[in-house]
Amino acid sequence: MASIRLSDYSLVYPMFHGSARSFKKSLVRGVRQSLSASQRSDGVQRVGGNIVSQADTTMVLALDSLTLSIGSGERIGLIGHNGAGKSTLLRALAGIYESPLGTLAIDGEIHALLDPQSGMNPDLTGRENIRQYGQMIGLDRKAIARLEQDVEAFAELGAFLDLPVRLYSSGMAIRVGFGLATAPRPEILLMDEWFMAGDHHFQDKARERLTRLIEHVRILVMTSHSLPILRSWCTRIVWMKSGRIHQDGPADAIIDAYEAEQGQA
Ligand SMILES: Nc1ncnc2c1ncn2[C@@H]1O[C@H](COP(=O)(O)OP(=O)(O)OP(=O)(O)O)[C@@H](O)[C@H]1O
Repeated sequence: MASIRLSDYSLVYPMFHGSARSFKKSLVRGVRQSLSASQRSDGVQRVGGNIVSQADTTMVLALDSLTLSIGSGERIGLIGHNGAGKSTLLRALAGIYESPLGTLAIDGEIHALLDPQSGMNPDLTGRENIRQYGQMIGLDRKAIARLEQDVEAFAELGAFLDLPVRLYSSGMAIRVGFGLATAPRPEILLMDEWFMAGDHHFQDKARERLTRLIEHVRILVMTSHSLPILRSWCTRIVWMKSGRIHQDGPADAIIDAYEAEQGQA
């Protein structure tokens, strides 16, 4: 069974100046001490939003004491205003960022769709990139040939597929990157909202491909500013504010509350 568990998990963006290292140690020591108090005994204080300071050093507390449990069958949408911590949480789950503050336990094979062009070698052709990717994820020759056909049909680049990726427009590179990234069938899928990039025709194809992929995964965690997409794809919404979980519950109820708050603003 796939699962994700976060307990009292926090993440600060490091700034290597001043006393940042000892500041981080203070946060580790005092992670269970509430930062909502105006000032802690070690001098760590919240300046405003998710910005915290100690003496002359200021840092961003991007994730602040998150406790969250996600099980098989759940499709989670992360919502919140810019800077709420959605992308940081996805990157922490993907293992890109690590933090000593609190615990993060993941059971199941993870695949992250974060950047459509990550892992693409611009000096290789699109086709060479596809083959290289197939080898990297351990496919045999037949499976690599199937992957090549699949991505070629999806990307619709014609003769460009045999030219170096550095000659592609950004939309063309996204098509190949997207086709590749959505080929594996992981247990846990993490998805940032870049998948809406590209032209209109591509968006429809991309959504269709993603819908098929999502049907295969046990857990989905995604971010999007598109509430209709979150309503149709997610079973549960985690609404974040300044690095914290503000509300967590069934998709329609939380999105209704979010929309109501936006209407008031
Ligand atoms: N590389 C970084 N270095 C320092 N601070 C960062 C970095 N990346 C993000 N932050 C800060 O961390 C906080 C959370 O950012 P994050 O990108 O996770 O938010 P988000 O909810 O995904 O926002 P958006 O909807 O705009 O993408 C913000 O205050 C942001 O300024």
